[in-house]
Amino acid sequence: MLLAATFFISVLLIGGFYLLKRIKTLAYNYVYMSKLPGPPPDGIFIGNMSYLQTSPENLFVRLREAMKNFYPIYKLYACHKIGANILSPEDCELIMSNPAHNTKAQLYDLLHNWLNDGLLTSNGLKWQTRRKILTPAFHFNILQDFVQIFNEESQELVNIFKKECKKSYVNVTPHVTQFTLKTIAETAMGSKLNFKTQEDNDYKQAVYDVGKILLYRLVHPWFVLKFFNFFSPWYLQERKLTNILHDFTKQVIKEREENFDHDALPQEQHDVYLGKRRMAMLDLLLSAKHKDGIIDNEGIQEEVDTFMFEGHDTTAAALSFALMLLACHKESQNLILQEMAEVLGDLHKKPSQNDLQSMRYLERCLKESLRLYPSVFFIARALGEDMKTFSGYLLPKDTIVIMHIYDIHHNPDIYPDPEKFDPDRFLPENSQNRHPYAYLPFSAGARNCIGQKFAILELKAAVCAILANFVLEPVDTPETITLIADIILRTKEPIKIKLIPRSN
Ligand code: HEM
Repeated sequence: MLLAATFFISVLLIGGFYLLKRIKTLAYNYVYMSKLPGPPPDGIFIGNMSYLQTSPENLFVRLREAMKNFYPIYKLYACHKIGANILSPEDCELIMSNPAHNTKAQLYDLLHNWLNDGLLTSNGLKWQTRRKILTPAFHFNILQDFVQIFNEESQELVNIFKKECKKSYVNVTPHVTQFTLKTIAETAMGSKLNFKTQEDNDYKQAVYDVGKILLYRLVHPWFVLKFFNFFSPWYLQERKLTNILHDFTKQVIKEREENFDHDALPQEQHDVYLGKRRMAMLDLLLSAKHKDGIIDNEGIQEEVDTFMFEGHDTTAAALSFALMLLACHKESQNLILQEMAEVLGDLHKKPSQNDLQSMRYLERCLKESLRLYPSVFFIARALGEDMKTFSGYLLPKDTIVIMHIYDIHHNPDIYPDPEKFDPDRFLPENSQNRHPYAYLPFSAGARNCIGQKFAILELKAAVCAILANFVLEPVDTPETITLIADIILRTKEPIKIKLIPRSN
C-alpha cells in the first residue's frame, strides 16, 4: 500500500514538474513571439486560423501580401503553435548556416504517413548516417552515366510532343511530370516505367492528390498530429493514396532486389563512385543493407519514397515554368540555340555531361526561372537554440521558423524589377554583390538539396532536346497562370504552350 502510494505521488510530482516546465516554456516563447508583427489574430486560441483557411490560390496571394506588410519577419499562429516567417537573406543565413538549426519543423510530420523518416524528414544521427550513405549516389561520375538516360527520356518526351503539337496548344505539365518520374525511376532506382500500366498512372495521380490533402492538413494544424488526423474528413482517402504510393515503390524495390548482384558489391566506400563499380541510389541502399547492415527494409522503403517524390515533382514544376518562360521570350530561345550550335555543332547531337555543363546561357535561363518560380517555395526548421534575428528580435529555442524562398526571390531591393525574366542577373559581374542567401532554390547549408546537380543536368538535357525540335510560342504567360500554395509551387491549371515543329 505504502509502495503504491509512493509510486503514485512520484508519478504525480514528475508529471506536474514536466507540465510546469512546458507551461513555462510556452509562456516564455509567447512573451518573445508576441513582440513580432503579424496579421491580427481572430482570438487567443484560434490565432490566425481564418487567415490560413482559404483557397490555395488565395493563401498564396495572402502570404505574398504579408511580405509587403511585415518585412523582414512576421508571426502567424494557430492553436498553441507560433511560426516566425522569415523574409530576409540575412536571417536565412543565420538559420541555414548554423548546424544547431538543422532539425526539420513539426510541419514535416505531415509527410510522415507517406515518406516516413526518409532523408527529407529525418533528423539527428539518422539523417547524418543516411546523407553519408546516399551522397555518393549523386557523385560527378555517376551523373555522367545518368546523362544518357536524361537524353533518352528527353527524346521520348519530344516524341510525345511531336504527336501533341498538331493541337492548338499542349498541356505540358502532365507530360513533363511523366518525363521526370521516368527519369528518377530509371536513374536512381534502375527501374523502367512505361506508363502503360494502371499502377504507373495511379502512382502519378496519387502524388498529385495526396498533395491536396497535405495542404488541407497544413492549414488545419490539429490534423498535422497523427492522432487528430484520424478524425480528418480526408483520413481514409489519405490512407488509400498512401497505400497506392507504397505499393508502387515496394514493387520497384522488389524487382531491383531480385536482380541485385551480391557478388559485385564494392569493397570500399570510394569504389562506389571512383569508376570501379558505379552504383545507382537503390543499389547503394541494398548494398548498405546486405554488406554493412546499416539499413533495413523499412529504411530502404522510406528513402525510395522520398527520392521518387523529391526527385520528380520539384523538377517537373521547374521544367513546366521554364518552358512557359522560354515560350514568352523568343530571344532567349534563340540564344540557347546559338549556344547549342557552338557546343554541339549539330543541334540534334546528344549532349554529354561536359557539353551540358558548358552551356552557361542555358544555365542562367534555368536559374532565372527557378528564381521566379522556386519549386520549393518555403522551408521550415525548428530552432535548436535561441536566436537573435538580424533586425533584433529574439526567437526562443524550438520556435518554428518558415523561410519564404519565393518572397526573397521576388524582393525588388535584391532583384530590381523582380517579375522581369532576365537571365543576365546571374552573370558573375551582376551577382557578385548579391547576398549569398538571396538565391535559395535548392536551400543552403548542410540540409541543402542532395539532387541539385542531377536536377540541373536533367533540366538542361530536356530543354536542349525540346528546343532542337520545336519553336515554343506562348499560350500561358506569367500574367495568365494562377499560382497555388501546395506542398510545392504549382499552377491551378496545367501550363499550356504552343509547339511549332522546327524546320531544320
Ligand atoms: C528543380 C528541382 C529541385 C528543387 C528546386 C529542389 C529543391 C530542394 C530544396 C529547397 C530542398 C530543401 C528542403 C527542405 O529543407 O525542406 C531539397 C531537399 C532535398 N532534395 Fe531537392 N530539389 C530538386 C530536385 C531534386 C532531385 C532531382 C532530387 C533527387 C534526385 C532531390 C532530392 C532531395 C532530397 C532527398 C532532399 C532532402 C535533403 C536533406 O535533407 O538532406 N531534389 N530540395
